[in-house]
Amino acid sequence: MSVALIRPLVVRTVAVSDPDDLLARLPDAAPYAWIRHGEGLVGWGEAARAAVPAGPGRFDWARGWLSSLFAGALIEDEVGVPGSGPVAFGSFTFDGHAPGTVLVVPRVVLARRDGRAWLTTIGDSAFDLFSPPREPGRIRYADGSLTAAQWEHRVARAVRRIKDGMLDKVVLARDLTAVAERDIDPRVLLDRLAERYPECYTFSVDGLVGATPELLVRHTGQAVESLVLAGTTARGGGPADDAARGAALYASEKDRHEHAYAVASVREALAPLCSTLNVPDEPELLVLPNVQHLASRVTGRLSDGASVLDVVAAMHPTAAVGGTPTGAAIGVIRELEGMDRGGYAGPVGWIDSRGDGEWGIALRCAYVSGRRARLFAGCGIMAESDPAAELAEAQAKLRVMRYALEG
Ligand SMILES: C=C(O[C@H]1C=CC=C(C(=O)O)[C@@H]1O)C(=O)O
Repeated sequence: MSVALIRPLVVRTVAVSDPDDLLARLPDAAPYAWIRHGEGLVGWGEAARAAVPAGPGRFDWARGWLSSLFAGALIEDEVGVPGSGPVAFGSFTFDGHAPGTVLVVPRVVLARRDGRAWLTTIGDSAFDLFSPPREPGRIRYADGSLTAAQWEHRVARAVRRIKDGMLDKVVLARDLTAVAERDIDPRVLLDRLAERYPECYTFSVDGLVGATPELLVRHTGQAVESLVLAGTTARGGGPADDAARGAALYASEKDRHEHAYAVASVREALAPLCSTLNVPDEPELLVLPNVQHLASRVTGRLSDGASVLDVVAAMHPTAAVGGTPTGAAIGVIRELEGMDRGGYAGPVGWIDSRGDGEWGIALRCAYVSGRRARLFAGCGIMAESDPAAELAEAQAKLRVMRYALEG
């Protein structure tokens, strides 16, 4: 269930000269990564790994495992910033009852932020053989668990549930299968994602690779920050069309309500943990290369020493990926979606031994294994939702990983 491959962990962090492109330093096809605007952390090798047992106690289990691992570690850290010293990368499944949650402490982590760079190694220094990344070649796609038509039908059923008053909002997702000519090297996908989606968090954790625009929580000391997204429109054909679509999204009652549910769920989760909490009255527009979103940046200060995982546990699942009310939405997702989300729409990110870290919601992502990838995308369904429009929105979201695979 859990393996500390090197115990106790003997950890050393040293300042290094700027490595420039972090992703170019990844030596093999099992990378760990969390990058935005060229800054963040990459890791490789494994000093410790835990397969977190599914169930309602999984966040407690994960916290317990990490604190005993980090408390027993011998740490020499000359940098002393969030992300220095030992770091665990993690991916939690969306559904707490589904298996697949994983925590990994890489043997090597290389990081850069705010003009500083550092290298953390665990155990004796080992020589890492560099295998050059290779293009996956031609990609063929096939339906995932449901065809597009079947999924539209499920959306229509969800709309009926909402109109019947069972719930206010539910996020329904679909998957798509891709098969490549050759094994898919996640580093190729990470490079493309980081280049095209610099505003997003490009991540890789144990085969789950993507570029999510949605920050679940950044925890730095007592400060927390979240970027709540919900409400989407496509990019336009030119600047005028783009601006018109953005304005229409901003004015759309359906999308404003859909967004408000997501913001309310974040406010409710954070309020009991925070001494101060700032939630904007109005959303902003986040314009990405494939879509535009309504976005609200929530900031606060924690009232006690909660770690980033405590905050993640309180927040997941927000109504950006579950729905409102949460319990009813999870029931409808299990009943109508017809697939296991795995880590899609679950928390993904990293935590250090101080409890600082950054976790996103795993969106615009795929599971990669050998020549195969499983891509995911979902949409917030409201009473006013039109199944064909939701399908088109899901296709636009899938474009992120299709681009990562195809270039
Ligand atoms: C569920 C996804 O997006 C969420 C985040 C932003 C906008 C969303 C929407 O407008 O439906 C979704 O709530 C996804 O990308 O798979």
